[in-house]
Amino acid sequence: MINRLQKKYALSVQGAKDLFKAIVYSVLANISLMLPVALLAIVLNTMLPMALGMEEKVAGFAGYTVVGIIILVIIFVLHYLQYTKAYIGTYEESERRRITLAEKLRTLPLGFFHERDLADLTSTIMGDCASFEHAFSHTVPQFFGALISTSIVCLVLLVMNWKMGIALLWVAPVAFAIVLLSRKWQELLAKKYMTTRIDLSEGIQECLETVQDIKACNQEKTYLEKLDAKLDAAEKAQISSEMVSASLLTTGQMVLRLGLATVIVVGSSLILKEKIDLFTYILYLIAASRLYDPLSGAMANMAELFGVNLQVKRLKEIQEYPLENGQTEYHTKGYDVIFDHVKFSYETGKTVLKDVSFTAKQGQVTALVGPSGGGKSTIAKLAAKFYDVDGGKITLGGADIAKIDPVALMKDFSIVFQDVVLFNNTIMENIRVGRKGASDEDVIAAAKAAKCHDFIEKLPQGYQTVIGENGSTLSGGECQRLSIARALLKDAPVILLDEATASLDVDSETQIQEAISELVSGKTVLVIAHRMRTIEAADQIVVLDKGVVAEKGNHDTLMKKNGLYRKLVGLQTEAANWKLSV
Ligand SMILES: Nc1ncnc2c1ncn2[C@@H]1O[C@H](COP(=O)(O)OP(=O)(O)OP(=O)(O)O)[C@@H](O)[C@H]1O
Repeated sequence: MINRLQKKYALSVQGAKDLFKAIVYSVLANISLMLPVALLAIVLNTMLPMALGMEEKVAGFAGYTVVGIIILVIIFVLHYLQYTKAYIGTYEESERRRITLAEKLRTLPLGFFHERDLADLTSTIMGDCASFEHAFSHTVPQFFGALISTSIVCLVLLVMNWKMGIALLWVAPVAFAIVLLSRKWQELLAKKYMTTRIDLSEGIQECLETVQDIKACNQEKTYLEKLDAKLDAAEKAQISSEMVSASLLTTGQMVLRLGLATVIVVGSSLILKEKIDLFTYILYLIAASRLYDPLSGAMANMAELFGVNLQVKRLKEIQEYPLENGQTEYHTKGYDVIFDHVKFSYETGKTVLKDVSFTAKQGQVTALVGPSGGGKSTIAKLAAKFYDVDGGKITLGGADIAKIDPVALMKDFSIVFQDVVLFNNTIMENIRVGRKGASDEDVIAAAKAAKCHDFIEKLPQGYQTVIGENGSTLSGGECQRLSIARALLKDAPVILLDEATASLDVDSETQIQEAISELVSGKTVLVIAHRMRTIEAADQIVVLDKGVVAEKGNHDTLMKKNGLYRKLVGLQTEAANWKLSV
């Protein structure tokens, strides 16, 4: 049972155990609510002869009072236990779920993030987890509790008197059938609502991220109109989903109430025929007044339960996504990076690298050049195993990186990407990301080597300045220098520089290149640069065009070849002499 709950709702073992206990306590708490009914029936049965003048005095009221108090205590204790298991258990499970989800996301391959968009993921992590909290504390235990306890009570009532039992209970399957048969419809509407909600989150996120460009292009009105349309679509989808659920629920609940009428009609006829006594009749009347409430509640919970199934499916997609794993311990002979007939595509059918082979030797600088979209950045990402190759292999010091754990592999790579990522933290901590546990002195030394020390010193809090989300308070060049400082601090044997000096002015670029020259000595360096002059001195230049290696060699040999490289150099020289004519 615990195993089934765990699988059905993607719970931890402890979470499934807590849910099971919450359901059991919910069943007991619901059954305990029938105890006052039974007591009331017994008391009425005792009082009726007195009321009808058949007996003068009835004894035992003190005893009934004591039993009543005991019943109240039982009800209180069972409800307390149900409450603590359902609520505390749920919130503890929620904490575990969020931690495991974060852990999983940390270890997922980049391919996963490529398949899912950010708004969708945020919605799963924040929205779905919050919905689970509500569902597992307010709905799931109560639903199963009501269903099981009512079934037990129904069985007892049917055994006691099947005619009265059917008069009381025929409404339950009809009412539930109304809600259950429309399940697919409700799920469809819930899914539509979720899709429009994700679309809306994407729109808001995009709007916030691109607000600068939207304003610059004078597109606020058009953009807000589009956002309004998304808002309307989400609102409409929510209203129709709620309307359908509410109407079906109300119909079901109305059908349930018909049961009281049939109990009265059937009961009266059976009494007249003297087939049942007054006590049985009263008992079923009281049962009718008590029994339909938990059933009504269970029906109201069903819509949320359908939604939970949908969210569990989304959560499982993350939890069950296959992890990249491999050896955490591996041995290399030096640090040559070899691409051996590598094929790769981000999306099936759209090949980005067709057949790429080259060797980036340790102690040498290998530059990747070529027209935009040729696959240069992709090569850098594959070298660091951000994605798995589709064909061929990549080796580091002779070891096939496909067999190495990506996290372990990362210790051998220092990377400076085109898109710098900085955290909303102090400059000191942003650089320290390069090497956890590095001393402040080491951080400052790296910052000096990356020519950031001077601008950092001028900031009001120096190295303790918090730089805002993704370094929003710094210039592009300053951000890039911080990321170079980070790479310098890491000091790994393989260095990937993807447009590392793209945001720098010529003066800073020259200074940084001096720093990089120090960093790279004795290491395997793979550099991507659009400015040809920055890679002229590279030991090897690999020219990429449309996913294949078009040419290989150093600057002089490639210039003599009169091929694509020479053409690119020529184009850049022309561009450098280009002037704005007015
Ligand atoms: N995450 C991604 N998902 C899908 N396609 C991608 C992704 N990243 C890159 N591509 C595609 O792969 C191809 C190669 O891109 P890549 O960034 O490697 O080229 P590049 O040579 O570095 O280009 P540039 O010089 O403009 O930076 C391009 O067609 C690009 O559209």
